[in-house]
Amino acid sequence: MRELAFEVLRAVDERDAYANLVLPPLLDKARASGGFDTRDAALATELVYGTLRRQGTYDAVLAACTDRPLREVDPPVLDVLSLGVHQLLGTRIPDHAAVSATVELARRVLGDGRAKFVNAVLRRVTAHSLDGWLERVAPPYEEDPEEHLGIVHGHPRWVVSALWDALGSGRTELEEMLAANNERPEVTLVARPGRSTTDELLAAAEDSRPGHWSPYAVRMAEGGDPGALEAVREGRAGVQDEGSQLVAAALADAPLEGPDSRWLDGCAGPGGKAALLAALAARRGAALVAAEKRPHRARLVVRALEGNPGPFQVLTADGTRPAWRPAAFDRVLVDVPCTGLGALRRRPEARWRRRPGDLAGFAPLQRALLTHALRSARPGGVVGYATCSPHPAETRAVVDDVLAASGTGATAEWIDARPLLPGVPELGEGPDIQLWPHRHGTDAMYLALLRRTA
Ligand SMILES: C[S@@+](CC[C@H](N)C(=O)[O-])C[C@H]1O[C@@H](n2cnc3c(N)ncnc32)[C@H](O)[C@@H]1O
Repeated sequence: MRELAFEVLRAVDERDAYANLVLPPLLDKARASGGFDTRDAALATELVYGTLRRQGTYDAVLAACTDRPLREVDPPVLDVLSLGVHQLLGTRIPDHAAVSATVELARRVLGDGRAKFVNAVLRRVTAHSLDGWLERVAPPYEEDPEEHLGIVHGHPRWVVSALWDALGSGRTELEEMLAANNERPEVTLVARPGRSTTDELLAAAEDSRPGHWSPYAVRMAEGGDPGALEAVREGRAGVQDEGSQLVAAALADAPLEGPDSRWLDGCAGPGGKAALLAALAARRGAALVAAEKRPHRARLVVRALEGNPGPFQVLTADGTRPAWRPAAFDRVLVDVPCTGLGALRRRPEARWRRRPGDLAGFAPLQRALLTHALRSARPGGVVGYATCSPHPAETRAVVDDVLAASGTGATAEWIDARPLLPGVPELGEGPDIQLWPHRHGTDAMYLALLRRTA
């Protein structure tokens, strides 16, 4: 299973693969070839995710245990070393077992010479616990708070800084949030209304529990396999974070006068929110148009909407050059491309791949998509602007700019989104809402609701 974890780390490193996409098929293959049980799968997953999340911390430890700069260590050797450090400092695997299993892995995948190097370095790592190393490799908080927290919680310094800006809190809550980014999220199911019920999912998924906030959510027990559930296989239910469910439900429930029969999801791929919106639209006799620019993601939307009981259409279309008439829709969602800083717990390598410039990089597209969303709604219609980033540059600043801009061809006013997430506490001062992993157990989804006025 360590070899499998190594294979995933190499794919992430060499071809910028996503661990959450590469790992599952490898686990399936290992299960199919036998001798690989649920515990092995859980350990392999933990090794991959834990190693990737804490890459910066482990690099700092390794830099202190090698006599050459880390950039001169071959990447495959560094991957084996990081796997070893994670076992030593981030799991309960006894030191001798962690070292010998990692050296054995090194022998198989790197050869005897480099295995000796791995052995020597890992023995140095065993000199201290994680806390002992952090005291040695992280600067004191008082000297450099962001660098300190970055190394202690395994986040790049600029990400600590960006999340701190977004949260606007003191040290304690910031640390709770950074720690939440390092926890594996529970697998949450959505019972698509009219197609499945939470009761059906609760009965089918052993030890599952109702969601915290969304009326459509069921939380699976640790190790539960969504693919084993008939409702999921048939597309009547799906896997979806509660934050995403709340965003779709709030848009669907926003007060609206006049017709309510044409809904648009303008950034639909891969189709999670579109599937929930389409099911909610069907119950109300409305039709959903789901648009997505990238053809392969549009195909995923087609799959996600298959079997939806009401009318829908999937378009491969650029939301900034709409393929539909202006003012054609009563409700519009744009869940825009963003840095994903609010979903770091889901994509363990993402925090190390993003660059500070990305925050500003998405801004023109985000503004254009929101502008066109407003033009696509009829006067009186509702527009939801969502991101899975909590950073003000991608959230409130975009909405404020678009509302203030002249020449957009559409004016709009805020709708208070908070009452549309009933029972959910600590959503912010409104009228928009911000969810947080450490407060709500969801991704850090942002939602602004607007009504087109003219
Ligand atoms: C954050 S994701 C949407 C997630 C989706 N709402 C869900 O819940 O599954 C943003 C999507 O917008 C798409 N996109 C990017 N630029 C676009 C554009 N100009 N027009 C339409 N879609 C675009 C991306 O390909 C991506 O699939």
